[in-house]
Formats: sequence, C-alpha cells, structure tokens
Amino acid sequence: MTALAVPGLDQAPTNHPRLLSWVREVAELTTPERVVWCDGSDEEWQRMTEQLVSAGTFVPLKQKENSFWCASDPSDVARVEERTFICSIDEADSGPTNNWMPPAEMKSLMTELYRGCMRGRTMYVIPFCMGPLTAEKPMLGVEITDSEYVVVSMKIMTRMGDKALARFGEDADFVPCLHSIGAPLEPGQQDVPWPCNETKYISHFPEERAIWSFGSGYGGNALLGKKCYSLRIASSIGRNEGWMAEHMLVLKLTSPENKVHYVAAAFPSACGKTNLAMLEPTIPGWKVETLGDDIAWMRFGEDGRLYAVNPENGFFGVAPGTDWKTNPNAMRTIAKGNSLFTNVALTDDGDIWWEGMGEPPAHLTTWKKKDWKPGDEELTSHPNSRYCTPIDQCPITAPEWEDPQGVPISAILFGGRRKTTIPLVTESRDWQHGVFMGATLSSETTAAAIGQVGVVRRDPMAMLPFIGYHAGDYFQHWIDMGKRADAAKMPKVFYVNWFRRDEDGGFLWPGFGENSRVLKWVIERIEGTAAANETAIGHVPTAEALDLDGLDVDPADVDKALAVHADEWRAELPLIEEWFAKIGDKVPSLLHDELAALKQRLG
Ligand SMILES: O=C(O)CSc1cccnc1C(=O)O
Ligand SMILES: [Mn+2]
Repeated sequence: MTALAVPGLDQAPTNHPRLLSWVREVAELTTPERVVWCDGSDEEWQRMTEQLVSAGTFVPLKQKENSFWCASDPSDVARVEERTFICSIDEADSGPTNNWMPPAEMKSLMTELYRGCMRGRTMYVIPFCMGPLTAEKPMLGVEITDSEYVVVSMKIMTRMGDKALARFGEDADFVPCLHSIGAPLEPGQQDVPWPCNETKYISHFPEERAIWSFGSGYGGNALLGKKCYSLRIASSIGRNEGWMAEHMLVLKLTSPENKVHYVAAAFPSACGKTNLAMLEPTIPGWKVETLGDDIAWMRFGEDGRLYAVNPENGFFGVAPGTDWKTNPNAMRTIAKGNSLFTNVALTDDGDIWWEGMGEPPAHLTTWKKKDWKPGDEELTSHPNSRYCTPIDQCPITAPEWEDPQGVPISAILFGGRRKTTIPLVTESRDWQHGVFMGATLSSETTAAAIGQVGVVRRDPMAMLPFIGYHAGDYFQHWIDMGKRADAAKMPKVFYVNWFRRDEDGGFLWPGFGENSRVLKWVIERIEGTAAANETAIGHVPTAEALDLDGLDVDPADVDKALAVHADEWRAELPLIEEWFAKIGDKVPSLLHDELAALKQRLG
C-alpha cells in the first residue's frame, strides 16, 4: 500500500501503534486534504468556531458569550432509528428491536461509502474519554470525523483532546468511532453550511466495540460518544462485565434534615429527564442537585450498592419547552455562554429563542432561515432543536459529579408520557417487579426521533433505541443484576407519569417543580415513613401521603392522577403479551410470571 503523504498524518501526538495504524488506514480510504489531531484547546475551539462562522454554519450570538447559533439541513434533524444498526456477528444477538446486517456486509457496503468521502475536507482525529479522566479504567474512544461541528460539540459533550490522549499511553483499549458527513468537495466546489448525505448509516459492531457512522451530521448520529458509545456499545460491554449503561438522569436530593439520596430516572427521549435532573423543588427545605440528564453507568460498589457515574461532560437538551419557568437552571447554564444552539430561532439582537420561551419578539429568523413574526403558523424552532452546554456551568451541578466511584443510587424511576392508565407514581413490589415495570414501560413518541409523534409504544427502561443487544437478554441482565446483591441494597424501583390527563385533555398534575413532592414520597418510602395503598399494580400513595401543602390543585385531580383503574390495566395485558411476543423466547420466564401475577391481581 502506498505511503500516504497527507499533511498532518505524521504529526500524531501519540505512539499508540493501533491508533496510528487505524488513522492511517482511514486516511487512505477517505483521502482527506489534511489530517488534524484535535488537542481540545481553547485555541482550537476559537479556530474551529471561526471557520464555522466563515462557512455560514455558525452565527455568533451577541447576547451569549462564546456561543453560536446553527441550523442543520432540514433533512438531518434527529436520530434516524431506521438507519441505525446493531451488526452483531449473530443476528439473534441484535434481537427484534434492532436493525441488523451481517457485519462483513455492512462493512463492505460502508467502506465503499467512505471511499474518497473526505476529499477536499479535513479529517479530524478526536481522542476522548467518556466519564471522569481520573477513572482507574478510563472509557476511551477516538472519533475520526470530517465535521468541524462534531469537533466543537465533542469538546462540550466529552473530555477530549490532549487530556484524554494522556490516558491512552501506547496500548490502552479504545472504541474506534468513524464518522463522515459523506459530502466530498471537488476542487473549487462551494461548500454548504450543513453538508450531509441522504444515504445514512449509524452502525455498531458490538463484538469488536466499533462504531461506523455515515451521512448525518446531527446529534446522536454524529456525536458518537453519546448514544452510540455510551449506550449501545457500553450496554453490551456492561452486560458482559456485570454493570449497566442506562438512559438515565442522576440527581442528588437533600432533605430538610440534610439526608442525601441519589435518584436515577429513565424516561424516553424528550419526556422531561433534563427538567427533573435540574428541578427546583417547590417544597420547603428540599434541594436538588444534578449529576447528569441523559446517561448513567451503574456498577456495584464495595458496599454492594449500585453506584452511578455520568459519562458525559455536557447537556444536549431539547430546547423547545425549556424556559425560566420550566427549567431555570438550564437557562442559567446556557446564559453563561460557551454553548451551541442547533435548529432554534435567532433574534435580531443576536440571541436565541424557541417555542415555550414566553412572548416572542416582533421578528425572528427561524431554524429554516426564514423571517417570522408573531402569529405566523410555522414553528420558529424544530421540535428536536437542542442546546449543547457544559455541565460544570450549571449552578446546581453536584460537586461530586466527577467522582470516578460514582454515587450510590437509592431509587430508580421509570417514567413515560401517558395520557391515561399510569398513575402519578407507583412503587414496585420488589426488584423483579420493578424490572417488569421497566420492561413494559410505555410512552407516547416524541420528535427526538424521525417518525410520527404521540403514538404509544413500548420503550423498555426508556432504552428501546439504545439497547446494544437482544432486548430479552437485556431484561435478563437487569434480573441478574438484582440477584447479585442483597435485595436491601438494590435501589427501589418506581414508575412515574407526569402526563396523565383528565377527560377534557387537561393535565391532572402540574409537574415541573411540583414533581419534588413525588420525589419526597419516594424518599419517604425508602425510609419507611410514607403510606401507600397496596394495589394490583404496586404501592400507590394515598393522596394524604403526598405533601400537597401550598399546592394550588384540585384534590380530585390528584385522586384521578393516582387512580388505578383495573379495566384500563386489563386493557394493557394483551398489549404487554403482544410486546413480550415481539421480543420472543428470550423474555425471562420471571417476567411472564410477573404478567400472570398482575393478571391474577386484576381479577
Ligand atoms: O440525537 C439527537 O439529535 C436527538 S436524540 C437525544 C439527544 C440528547 C439526549 N437524548 C436524546 C434521545 O433521543 O434520547
Ligand atoms: Mn436521551
């Protein structure tokens, strides 16, 4: 093979032989103009953001320091689940909830897509670490990409550059993440602000722990440390090594008596994880601090409890609906600058705006770069538009958020967006019943993924798009984790639903900061001081057991929010049976037992 004299290729700041040979191999395949090894410096950020401004991709914000507005191509706005593949060697290991192709076939197909795809562009090499750099066994990755947007986003979302490379030495294992927007530039060709390719593949090879992504420049399709690495590949590693990679927020809850508990919560995309992670309690004396809003890695500590670490370094939150009322801490975080805003609206005075931010200004530039004035039909911002901002800017980030040991989890909440049936909060009867709750979690779909919105679908542990292997094996892994510990040390499991509505379609529960009342009941259940009704579906608080002091809500609505209607649950049974049938024979028999027991309890 001819030696490739691509500028930068031989300026590698590492002697890691496997890394060097992989980078050379990719450069020879994709034929970039140059190779740049990213160092994660502020100078690099400055250079890259200036380049993105010159390319018309970024608009610097006058009202937020060191922050930028960006609009993607309207065809590239969310995760593309139907183009996302788990290419395990054996199709059975990918399972019925994932797309699969034989790994060799996928690699052959994608190799031809990558051939020459970086012509006229720069190939960036981004060493990164998911989780604290001080971890005894840092979880390392390298993303090769031709997208400057990815480079600057990875600086916020991961620990990247020289500080990550320092943990590589010459033989550390790393997850190779190959990404291209798939838009080669011919000599003299004018680039576009958001280059991408209508052909998209987001492929995972779990046995070799590798990720290949082509054609999309957006979010979870392109920032490969997030969903691809920290959930799909990590969930497969965790299953093999005895830990868990979950789609969960982690928050720290301190009671008026200064008792601290850590809570993890798994809600499907765009169902309020970030708002809960940054909650401002409405009940006096209670305090919430955040450790993360989207991903939790949980391992057993020496004391037998499950400890959670957030592998991310930033928030990539849904913008619409975020404002000073719904999430003041998110607003305070982005107000500090150093943030990227994708597919939101731009104000005339150089700030951002999106739906839910109160009264709009007299004129806006929409995410589609059109003029907009109040009353116009068109949305100013895409429903999956995102802010990307550093965790350490959040005023309520817990000091221990980077502790490599993690924090001990007292409670796991599963939550969905359901108009009916699911009560405000239900405590599971035990770990196994909690796994059943998680495995049968249902929610109305959102804009975080391409497809119809508002359709109720099963979203087990809120991980449906992110399980890196057979869902039945994933359920078994959850059960097995419970068997490895003393039951008293496992987190208690709860099922919450902030979104139940009355017969007129109005919300029965105010949500937002008032959800602190539910967290209080959760903690009191853990401490054995709160009452509950024993129902067919689990322990549900009596309305008296919830602290409603000072809450301006009709008590009848709270009763409706907590109600367990046997007929609605009997209607769920065939849907759960259908869901288990779709997963197939690998559904653990213990979950079938839980379904049978629920059926019996419902009469
Ligand atoms: O990747 C995207 O562009 C949207 S999806 C996403 C982004 C951040 C956090 N979570 C999600 C998700 O879909 O769960
Ligand atoms: Mn998510």
